[in-house]
Amino acid sequence: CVCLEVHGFSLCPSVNFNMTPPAEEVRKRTPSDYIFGKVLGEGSFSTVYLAKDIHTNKEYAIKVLEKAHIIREKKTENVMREKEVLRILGNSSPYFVRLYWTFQDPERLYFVLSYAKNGDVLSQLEKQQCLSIECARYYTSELILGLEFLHDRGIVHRDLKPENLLFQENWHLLITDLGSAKIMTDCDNENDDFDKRRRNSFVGTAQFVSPEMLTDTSSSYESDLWALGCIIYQIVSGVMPFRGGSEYLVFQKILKLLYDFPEGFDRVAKDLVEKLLVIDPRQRLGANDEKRYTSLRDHAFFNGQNWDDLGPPPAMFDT
Ligand SMILES: Nc1ncnc2c1ncn2[C@@H]1O[C@H](COP(=O)(O)OP(=O)(O)OP(=O)(O)O)[C@@H](O)[C@H]1O
Ligand SMILES: O=C(O)[C@@H]1CCC(=O)N(CCc2ccc(Cl)cc2)[C@H]1c1ccccc1Cl
Repeated sequence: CVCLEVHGFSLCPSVNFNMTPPAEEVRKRTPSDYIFGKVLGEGSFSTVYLAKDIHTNKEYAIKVLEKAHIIREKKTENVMREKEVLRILGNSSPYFVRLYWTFQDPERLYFVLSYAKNGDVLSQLEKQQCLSIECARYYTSELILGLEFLHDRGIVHRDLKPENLLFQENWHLLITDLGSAKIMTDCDNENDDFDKRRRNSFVGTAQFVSPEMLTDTSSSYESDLWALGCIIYQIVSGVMPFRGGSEYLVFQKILKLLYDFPEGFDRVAKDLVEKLLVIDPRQRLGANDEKRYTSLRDHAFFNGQNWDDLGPPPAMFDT
């Protein structure tokens, strides 16, 4: 047939002009549409399974939450927020886990997510102590691109840590666990006050929580920049900057900025970490960027980086 290429669509008499995707991709899913495989991991309120769609044979990570447990732990709002945040993110960023479907049965909620086949950054760090400086630079760059995308949409992650950074099959980063995320609103200050009165415990994970989230339970984009500093420190050195026998001791070290760098810590990475682990959120590198995050991109640690095309992930293992 003689096909006419118009804007990438071939107008060809024998071609079906019906633009709706194939029925199988669109039809509402239920648990019986999947074969559930191994447990990929457990969360406080969830179990994540590897699952295969019986119609398309595609693999997904299905996060299953017990309703009774969510209600008992008063986490309904977190669940609804995670879904809302994943809906806002849609599939428009390569660096965030994608939510394909949600469904429920009387006892459980199901989130069908993109499957990160190569585990999480924490597991890699446990296998090889720390990442090479090339890997650290590459994955910090992907994380910054992800944060630019997230923050530009008014969302703060609030629980960034190596175990929430996953590796896709192609070894690109996948940021997950948006259950603690906060959607910033214009009148956020009132919300913050409301949050402060309402919430007496911090959000996030002790070793990565920022000072402001501890002192006045406020959190904003700069809280993620603090966590970024902690993550860079950990992927370069293999250990967390703020460590202690109890959460209380960790909090004291964070509030007093009590940390140091191990011998041999990359000098340029050290400078970047020092510019992020700053008590005053407004003084953190990137906090005052006109356009996010030019001052991070311009740091010497990323010298030579092509931010429009980071290229393929560097070999994770020394070959
Ligand atoms: N999309 C995914 N692909 C592959 N593995 C995943 C995926 N999502 C989660 N996992 C694995 O499942 C584990 C549990 O994830 P989940 O998000 O349910 O809990 P969590 O948020 O990590 O824990 P918590 O609720 O305590 O913060 C993760 O630590 C990770 O190892
Ligand atoms: O927001 C949605 O898409 C629907 C709306 C209708 C609905 O009933 N739910 C479940 C709401 C819910 C949340 C927590 C518990 Cl413990 C029980 C029900 C929501 C839901 C369904 C499936 C999976 C997740 C969610 Cl939040």
